[in-house]
Amino acid sequence: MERYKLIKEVGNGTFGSVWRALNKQTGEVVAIKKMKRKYYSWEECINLREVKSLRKMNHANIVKLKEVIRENDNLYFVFEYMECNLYQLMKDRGKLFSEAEVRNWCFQVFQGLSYMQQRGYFHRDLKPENLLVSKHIIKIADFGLAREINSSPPYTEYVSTRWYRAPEVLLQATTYGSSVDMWAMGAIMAELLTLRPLFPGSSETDEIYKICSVIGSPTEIKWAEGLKLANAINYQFPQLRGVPLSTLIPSASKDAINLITMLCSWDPCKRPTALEVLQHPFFQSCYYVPPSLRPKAAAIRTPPAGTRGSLEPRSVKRYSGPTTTLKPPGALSPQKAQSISNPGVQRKLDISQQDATKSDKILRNPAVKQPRNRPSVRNSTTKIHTGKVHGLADTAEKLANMTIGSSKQPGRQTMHPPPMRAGGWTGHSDMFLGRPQEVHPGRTYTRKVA
Ligand SMILES: Nc1ncnc2c1ncn2[C@@H]1O[C@H](COP(=O)(O)OP(=O)(O)OP(=O)(O)O)[C@@H](O)[C@H]1O
Repeated sequence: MERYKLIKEVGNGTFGSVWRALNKQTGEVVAIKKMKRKYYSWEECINLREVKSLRKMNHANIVKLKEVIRENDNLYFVFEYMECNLYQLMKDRGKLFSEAEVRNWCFQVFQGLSYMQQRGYFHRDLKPENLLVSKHIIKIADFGLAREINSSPPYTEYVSTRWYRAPEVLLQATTYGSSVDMWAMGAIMAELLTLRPLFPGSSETDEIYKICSVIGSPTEIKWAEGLKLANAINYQFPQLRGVPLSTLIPSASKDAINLITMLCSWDPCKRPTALEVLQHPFFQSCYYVPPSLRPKAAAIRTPPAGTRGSLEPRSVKRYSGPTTTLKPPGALSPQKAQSISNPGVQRKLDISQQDATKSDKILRNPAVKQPRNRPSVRNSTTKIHTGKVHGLADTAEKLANMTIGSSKQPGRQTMHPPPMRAGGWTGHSDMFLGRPQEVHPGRTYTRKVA
């Protein structure tokens, strides 16, 4: 760790604190996540999901794990540095994002997810805080909960952030899949369009209530399996009709509403895969523009962080405390400390890129023409343990520098819809339900409360 100079803490999550740091040898700015618990052997570290899953990922929209260091029984992950997370962007935003901006971000995230899904992984804890943004590029981070799709259920130790948690997980299904990420993306997309969480449940029960109040309670036809799950835990759905999403997200286009509706389907089988989403009409206008061909005025600007929006409910609180589960505590799989070996010895993990580069295609809307000069990441292999980034990372960087444009408004600045009325969250489900314990705009949202 002496090769790095820690500059500033930029995040503090359940499992670790994240620091902006400088690689003293190369001058590169990186993010270093120091895990909260101790690791007494190297074997313990390499079995971590974050290591196992991230080392296999090499995609422009997945945050790059550069190095893993164990020193004095502390474990550090060295990541590429990203400027901010999506939640920070929303929090500091005074007016709505344009749909083009939302489309741009979501298109990239779905590409990352599609890449993951094709490699047999799903994330399980997608939320705005785990989507990191630098300039026009957005990347999926925090693979602490990532799962292999064909790993054996039951997934008893499941945790994730409540507001983005899929109903099957809320109902304690022990078998679920990458469609939980699709649910989360529906909620995130809606939040990006309104700057308000779509399902801000204050407890797990309230979370289901909020979902029912927005998309309507499930029926035998909509989700027979869900009714069985509810039955199994003696849960009775409230009987609510829901509201048209277009009234909750008045600024959204029909395509956006249609996509969110599909993503937030009760039945996980009815949610599209990431690859299917990329082919949805909402993304029809998305295409890659290599930097050399990019018209300046068409670039979609990532809004600057730092200026607090006058319309933001000041009391909105988003907690980053421990994530929760309905499971009894006994169901949690305890992490066992293993034998102590080589304490104090710094070790690094070779991040092999070979798995990731075998078929490293960027997934895109097939209806869209692909630029001929898109760099290929095939057959490139690198080891990053020295801190030097060779061929593959260069290519990844080139990919990362690509932007996604909207063909609808070439050469024009993006237009912003009128700002939301102050305090006038027209579409909040609580407005319709008026339940006493529910949270209204301007009141405190409790995020991730156990
Ligand atoms: N590569 C990065 N570059 C910049 N900031 C980062 C990076 N990785 C993480 N962060 C910041 O640190 C925060 C926490 O990181 P992360 O989600 O990985 O930690 P965690 O302990 O797993 O958190 P959680 O409670 O969400 O599980 C992120 O929301 C983000 O703001």
